[in-house]
Amino acid sequence: MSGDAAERAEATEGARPARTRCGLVAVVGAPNAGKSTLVNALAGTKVTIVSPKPQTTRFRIRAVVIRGASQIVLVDTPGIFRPRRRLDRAMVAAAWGGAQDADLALLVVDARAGLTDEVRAIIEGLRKGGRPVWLVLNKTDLVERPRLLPLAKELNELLPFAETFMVSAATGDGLDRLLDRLAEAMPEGPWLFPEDELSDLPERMLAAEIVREQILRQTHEEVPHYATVETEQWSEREDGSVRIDCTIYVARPGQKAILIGDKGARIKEIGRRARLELEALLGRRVHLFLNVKERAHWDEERARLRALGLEDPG
Ligand SMILES: Nc1nc2c(ncn2[C@@H]2O[C@H](COP(=O)(O)OP(=O)(O)OP(=O)(O)O)[C@@H](O)[C@H]2O)c(=O)[nH]1
Repeated sequence: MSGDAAERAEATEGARPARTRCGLVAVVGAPNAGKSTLVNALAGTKVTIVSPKPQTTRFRIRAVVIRGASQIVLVDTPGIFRPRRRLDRAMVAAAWGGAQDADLALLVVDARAGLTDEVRAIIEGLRKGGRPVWLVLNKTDLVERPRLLPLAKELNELLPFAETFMVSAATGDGLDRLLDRLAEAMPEGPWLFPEDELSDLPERMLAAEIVREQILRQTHEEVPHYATVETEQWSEREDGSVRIDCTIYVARPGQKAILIGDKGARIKEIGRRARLELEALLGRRVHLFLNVKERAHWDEERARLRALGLEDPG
């Protein structure tokens, strides 16, 4: 272990490390490059956030990895590929925007498939972004060593990658070094996700996203743009059901009134439909409690959420 790594390991023991780092890492690559396998291998567990409507967010958070004092938020940018219709093209633009908002992007390339047209197209998109991009040549277990360097060189000629890694997401080869470098590269700042929320983060985010989806469907005024949803509490009940408390934050009293509706009719309907959808997805009974609040310091919060892609840039 290098001195640096030893220091970081020590920093995680006991109290929270003094100088934390946190950043967003967009994982991009052609279909089948091994992005999901890589994310799961980096996270060490299967943390896949099922998003029924990926186009409502610019990012989909796939995993939150803690390495020493760093929190690495791995996101993917849904819908980068195969734009068929105009709407899809708009989504693609947003997806690229997502890659640009991240602190850095990992381009995952299947080393066996090599430089395909799809890879070229993605590199084009990334080049315009101007964000640092690291190359991750994956599936090295399937390729003879001597083929790897020429491929890395060829790709680096198209876009000079800040760093190049050769890994196998399947065997774990090379992943420690990648994680160490990611941890070092994260900007200094507070962790976005407190440690005690991490275990059920996927479910919490799913619940918030489904409630937000219902707000979008059921209000036509300016409310959706200004509303964000957070899952405050997730508690398992003995009978196998789950109680979920979500807070909907709005910017102004007028928006609160619209959301609540006449005698609470609208918020009830939002809650009812969101609950049905959650029950279907989770396969269990759900007690969903919605709370609408105005939030001070709104702009700061919005900036944070927008950075995460949890809110439309409105
Ligand atoms: N041998 C080998 N197979 C791998 C490796 N990484 C991924 N795979 C396999 O490659 C296939 C595609 O992997 P995924 O992780 O689903 O790829 P993806 O990029 O997320 O694919 P999309 O969801 O289609 O974008 C799967 O069958 C994986 O098991 C690797 O390092 N070595």
